[in-house]
Amino acid sequence: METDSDSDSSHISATPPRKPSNPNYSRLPATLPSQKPRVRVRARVSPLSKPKPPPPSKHKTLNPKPSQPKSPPDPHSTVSPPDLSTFSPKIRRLSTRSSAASSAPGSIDQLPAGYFSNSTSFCSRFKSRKLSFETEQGADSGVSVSSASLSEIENGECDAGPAEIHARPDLDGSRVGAVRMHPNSISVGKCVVPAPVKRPKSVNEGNFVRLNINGYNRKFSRKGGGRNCSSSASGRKLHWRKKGKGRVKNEKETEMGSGFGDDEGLVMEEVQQEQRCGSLVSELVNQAVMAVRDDPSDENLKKLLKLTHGYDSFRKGQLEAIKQVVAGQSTMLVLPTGAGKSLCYQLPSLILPGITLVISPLVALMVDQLRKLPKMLPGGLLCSNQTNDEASEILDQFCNGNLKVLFVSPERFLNAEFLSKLGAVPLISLVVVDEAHCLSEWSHNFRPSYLRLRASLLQTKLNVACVLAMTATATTKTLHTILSALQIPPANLIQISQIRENLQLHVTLSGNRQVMKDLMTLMKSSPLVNISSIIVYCKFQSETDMVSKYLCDNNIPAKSYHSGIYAKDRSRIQELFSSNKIRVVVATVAFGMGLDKSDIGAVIHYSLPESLEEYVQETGRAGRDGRLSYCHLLLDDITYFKLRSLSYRCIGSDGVDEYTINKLLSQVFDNNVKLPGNICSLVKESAARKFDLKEEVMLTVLTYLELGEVQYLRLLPQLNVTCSLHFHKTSPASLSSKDIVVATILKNSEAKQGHHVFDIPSIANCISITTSELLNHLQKLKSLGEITYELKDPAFCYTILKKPEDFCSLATHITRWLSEVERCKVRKLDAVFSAAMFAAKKCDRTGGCINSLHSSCLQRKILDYFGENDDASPTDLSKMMAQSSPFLRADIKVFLQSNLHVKFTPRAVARIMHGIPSPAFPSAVWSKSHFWGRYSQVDLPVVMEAATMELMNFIGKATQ
Ligand SMILES: Nc1ncnc2c1ncn2[C@@H]1O[C@H](COP(=O)(O)OP(=O)(O)OP(=O)(O)O)[C@@H](O)[C@H]1O
Repeated sequence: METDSDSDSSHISATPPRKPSNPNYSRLPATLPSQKPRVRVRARVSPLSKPKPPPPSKHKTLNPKPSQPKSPPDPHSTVSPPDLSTFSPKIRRLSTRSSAASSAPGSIDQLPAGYFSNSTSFCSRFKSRKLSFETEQGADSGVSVSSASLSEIENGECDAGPAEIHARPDLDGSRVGAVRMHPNSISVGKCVVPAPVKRPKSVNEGNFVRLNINGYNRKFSRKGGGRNCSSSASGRKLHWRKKGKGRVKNEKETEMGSGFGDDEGLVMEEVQQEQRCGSLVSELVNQAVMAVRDDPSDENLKKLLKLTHGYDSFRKGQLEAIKQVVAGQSTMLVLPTGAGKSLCYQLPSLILPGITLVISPLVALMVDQLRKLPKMLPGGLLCSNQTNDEASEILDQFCNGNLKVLFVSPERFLNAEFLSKLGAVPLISLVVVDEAHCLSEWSHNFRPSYLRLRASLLQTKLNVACVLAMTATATTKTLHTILSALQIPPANLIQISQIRENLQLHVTLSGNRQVMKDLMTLMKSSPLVNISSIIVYCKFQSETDMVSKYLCDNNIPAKSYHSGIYAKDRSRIQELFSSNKIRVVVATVAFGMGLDKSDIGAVIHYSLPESLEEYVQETGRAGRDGRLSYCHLLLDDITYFKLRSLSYRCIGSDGVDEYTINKLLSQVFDNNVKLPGNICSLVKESAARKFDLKEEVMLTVLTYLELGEVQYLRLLPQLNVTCSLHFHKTSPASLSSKDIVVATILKNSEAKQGHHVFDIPSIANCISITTSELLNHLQKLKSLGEITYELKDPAFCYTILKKPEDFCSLATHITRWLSEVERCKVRKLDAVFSAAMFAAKKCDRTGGCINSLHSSCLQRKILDYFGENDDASPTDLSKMMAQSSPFLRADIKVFLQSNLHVKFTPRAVARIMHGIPSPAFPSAVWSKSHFWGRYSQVDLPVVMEAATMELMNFIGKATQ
């Protein structure tokens, strides 16, 4: 997470002109990055049998031989993309008579009737052949993630066809033709061009990235790629089965045609066909892009939309946002969930000459967005989970101009190495900050790394002038922070109501411990009993398991989903839910990120969401298809009390105190060791225990020290800092004589049972190199067989720029800030509880509210909250919680007396009284105490105050 690199400032200005036509465009790459997917198809075929020319077509429909302006490429030679440099002037000429473009050579009208519709069936037929292909070829390299479920793959049930009937009306009431587009398909008029049938592995392979998430080496592709991958997976499965069962093999072979050569010929022919089709579409898109560059009129943008995404019209807010961004104006876009925010950067990415960077907080979101990129937008993904090799492969593609869109996590984005590489990229036209509310500490989902995203950084380091910030939920206060951090003029805010009209909002006040029964009643009655896709949101992992079991026991099959479940199983559940093979998912907030299932008919909140933002986000998963959908909130006091206690740890600060922050600062700036410029580290686990702080709080404090008014330090990438090394080939002494790193390690480490244990930053400091240089060197020695080593102890790393003069006042300042952020979280919980309580109890049942249906009053409350005042007026319960209990101090006294051997801080006592575990006081030990959670219905600060008084009494007596 470094920010020290300077970019070379020779970038071409990223800001497109406000006037429609820009002479600069003609000098910039005028066309889109081309795709070369089919090159690989051939490359994978050729080792199996000698390439031969395609046989005469047996399937007329597959070989319509349209009158092409150019002869089709030879599938047996390396297929080069259309020559874009020579192509662009032609496009420009065509675009000047834009309306005549349809009759221009290469236009859609010149394709024979049925060309595209024939192509529609191409995928499925290719797919069946591809199965036999892969069967013969053996397994594909790399593990693929597919959009088909594992069981589908295993059972060979994978959906083959790209096109299916789309009977539902769209969100805005329009229909996307009669055919639902395959996500990787491009629709031109009523015709559908299929997605690429085979995804190559070349650098130009489009939206395909290699990730190493949680130790799994996977490939993620866009949706279409996923499907293709799934077929390859089933192909592999088939292959294994065949090997084991000869008879099956023969049967399958008969089914698919006996001669492999014939298949190959047909496939080649189909590939050629698809290539012609693809290059024609890419020509048309290029023309449309040029037309928009010349004149970004509504009409031209609509044409481009139709060509690239197949949609007939823009949804509310999309056109405005796209026009602003294309004109180079930084924009803040607030659209409801599922309203189509992605399109607002996808189209500008096509139109703008340079690269688009999308900063996104979650890998799941990035993967999903990458999958959904239209195929003419090659994309890549960079996140912290990738290995260095994987990341540099993507970076190389990016720097070589092979990618048009790059998704990146904020941590990666702010890494010095990445920033310096970005500095070398000729042109970054647009930076998109997705889920921009994470940037504000006043949002429901503050992310410390987002704090570091500032317009100044984007301008100085990357020369990017245009930023598009997007969110579905932001209060006025949050919006102000985003606008000012990214220097977006308030006039450029586009905001559409944050709740969709097609959602029916219900609140049911659940009696004491009746929530489960109320849920059952709801699930078994109309209309939910007839709904085929339902999410039930719970707060805790254990709750999801319990609720799903209860539902299953009552003949409602349901699956539990939370981050404690293996990633493989999670994605299986998501896939089965998406393909309507699971009806009910009981989940924590972890479910739904990156889930774009349009026909979810109901969202039930078994537990109260922590904020109205969260409520809007989660209910927004329902009814994305525009159909009437149901959102039920089951409300009970007990959950509210529990969540209120926990809100004090939303940012993990748990009523953090000055004393602890002071101690943390002393360690961070430890006078003896930490010289300015040196690489320092703070080992997460031991520091968390020592200071009784969660990792997030420490990171928030470190981020504050980097980004506050004074820059005290600079954060570096997090590392495992303790290295245990073993020498193998050469003796340590002789290796050290020719290797300074080894010599330094020997000098600064102790050998235990043949292992040299040392601290990575200390060795790097000794020889004045960076930690990555040191790690690269160790890796080199390892590959030479000289050493093996293991790394442990994840740590925050940083260099000190300036030591604070007064630790106490800095600690006070930081503590106040953290406490204010914490209070904001509590107010958010109060706001959602108060709105729900109002609906359930006090709503005057006018304006549409009746029984438990509270759409109209809840919508009003939500809009008020987002629009004007996100501070809720205190609820009766919150007023009650602010009062102390007459027994509180007496109980604290007894507690302290019965734990004389333990050192407590007021915060530690308060947390035990609230039943909140912490690194130094885990629930495994402390929940056995009689006092655990006894005062969760009294505000934590009130308990802390009482604990402070009692502790002072206690210490006073002890010292007498
Ligand atoms: N103009 C349009 N016409 C029809 N469908 C559209 C249009 N724009 C977007 N969509 C579709 O709407 C769905 C939701 O789009 P998208 O994922 O971009 O929403 P979002 O606003 O980013 O949602 P979230 O906030 O949940 O991330 C997608 O399936 C997308 O293809």
